[in-house]
Amino acid sequence: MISVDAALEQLFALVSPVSMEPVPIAAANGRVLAQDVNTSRNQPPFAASAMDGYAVDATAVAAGVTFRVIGEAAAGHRFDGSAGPGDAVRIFTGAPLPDGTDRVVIQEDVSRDGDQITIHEGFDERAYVRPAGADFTAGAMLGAPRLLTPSDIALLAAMNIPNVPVRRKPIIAIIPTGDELVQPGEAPGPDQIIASNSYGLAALVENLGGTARLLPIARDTVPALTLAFDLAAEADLIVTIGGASVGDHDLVGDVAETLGLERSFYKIAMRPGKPLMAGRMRDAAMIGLPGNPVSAMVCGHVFLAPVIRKMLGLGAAPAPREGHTLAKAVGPNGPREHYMRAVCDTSGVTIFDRQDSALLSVLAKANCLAIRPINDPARSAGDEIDIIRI
Ligand SMILES: Nc1nc2c(c(=O)[nH]1)N[C@H]1C(S)=C(S)[C@@H](COP(=O)(O)OP(=O)(O)OC[C@H]3O[C@@H](n4cnc5c(N)ncnc54)[C@H](O)[C@@H]3O)O[C@H]1N2
Ligand code: MOO
Repeated sequence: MISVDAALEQLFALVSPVSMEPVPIAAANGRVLAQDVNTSRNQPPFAASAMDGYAVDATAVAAGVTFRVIGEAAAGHRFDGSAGPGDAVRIFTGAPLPDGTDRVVIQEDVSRDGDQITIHEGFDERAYVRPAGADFTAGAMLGAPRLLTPSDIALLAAMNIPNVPVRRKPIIAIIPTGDELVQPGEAPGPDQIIASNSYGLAALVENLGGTARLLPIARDTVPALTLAFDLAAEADLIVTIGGASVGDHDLVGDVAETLGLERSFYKIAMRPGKPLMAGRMRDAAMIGLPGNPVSAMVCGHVFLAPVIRKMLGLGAAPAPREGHTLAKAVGPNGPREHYMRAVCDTSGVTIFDRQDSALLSVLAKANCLAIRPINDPARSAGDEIDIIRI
């Protein structure tokens, strides 16, 4: 058995960042920027009004002063002329500031009579002008790698980047295995259950920015598993679920090796997740997850997520940990690093009493995994503990 850290290092060695592709900006949210992008624009491209009001020469502004309104500037429609001393231009938010003006008196601070405006006592002193290039100037850059957020998308659009260079989505084939499984919606036989973690893992893959290719359930036979691996041929990463342990029907490792798996490791000092295996297989990386629903999902967070992030060019780093305090005491840990289902809130970390790796209802209540080091002694409320958010 190897440690979780050693397993992660070996997993990182199995994958490389996938290639780049340009996507329309409308499809770039959640994708990973693969190359620095630069803008050739200034934003705003001109000094612009920040309010609705009157553009004037700042030096002439004082309470009781009167200006003559000589025209209008609206967003998208500049005032063509030039304002002289005593002139004001009616202006709206986003309009270019007319020549001869350098501040805006908001309309709440003037009285208007025909083409005359008079500034009130106690008027707002602010200039309400956004200088040219106040947001960004030509040459400004958004640096890669970067997981693009809605804010980034708005910035890229303002920079006039219609097509964004991103990493293509890695294709992750997911192969559920087991004679006992049927798909959700099917009628299970008396000894059957519904395939669940395959759907959970597919959802996790999609959340991480991959494309999940959920393959049909492979029965516990050599031909069925061989066919499943053939169906996964185009994938960047093949993930099997179940059949990884030592039972007579646990055939995944044997079949994968017959088909060319070069195994990196098998079994890790982790709970849940002990019978994890991984290697290179044909042109893809392969990860064999344990079948227990929670084991597979925990391995998804601890191993699959960092591996997919590396494939997306986001670097090779473990799932980020946060230090918190325990809200409730826990007993000692055994010889495997334990990733315990827990809730982290303002009162601290509360680890659930029931930790069996078959309990999806407990996993669904958890918002984090609390990590117990190997042979960690019993801990009291108030002690420090690391968590991974899930
Ligand atoms: N004698 C030993 N037995 C077991 C050991 C061991 O070391 N010695 N390890 C245990 C541990 S730890 C785990 S974890 C499981 C993993 O076994 P497998 O990876 O071979 O998984 P299966 O036997 O195929 O399934 C286990 C369990 O999970 C259910 N399952 C499988 N796939 C799905 C799915 N897609 N959706 C929902 N549920 C699924 C399956 O029905 C079983 O109940 O082995 C222990 N045994
Ligand atoms: O370690 Mo297994 O992965 O107990 O569920």
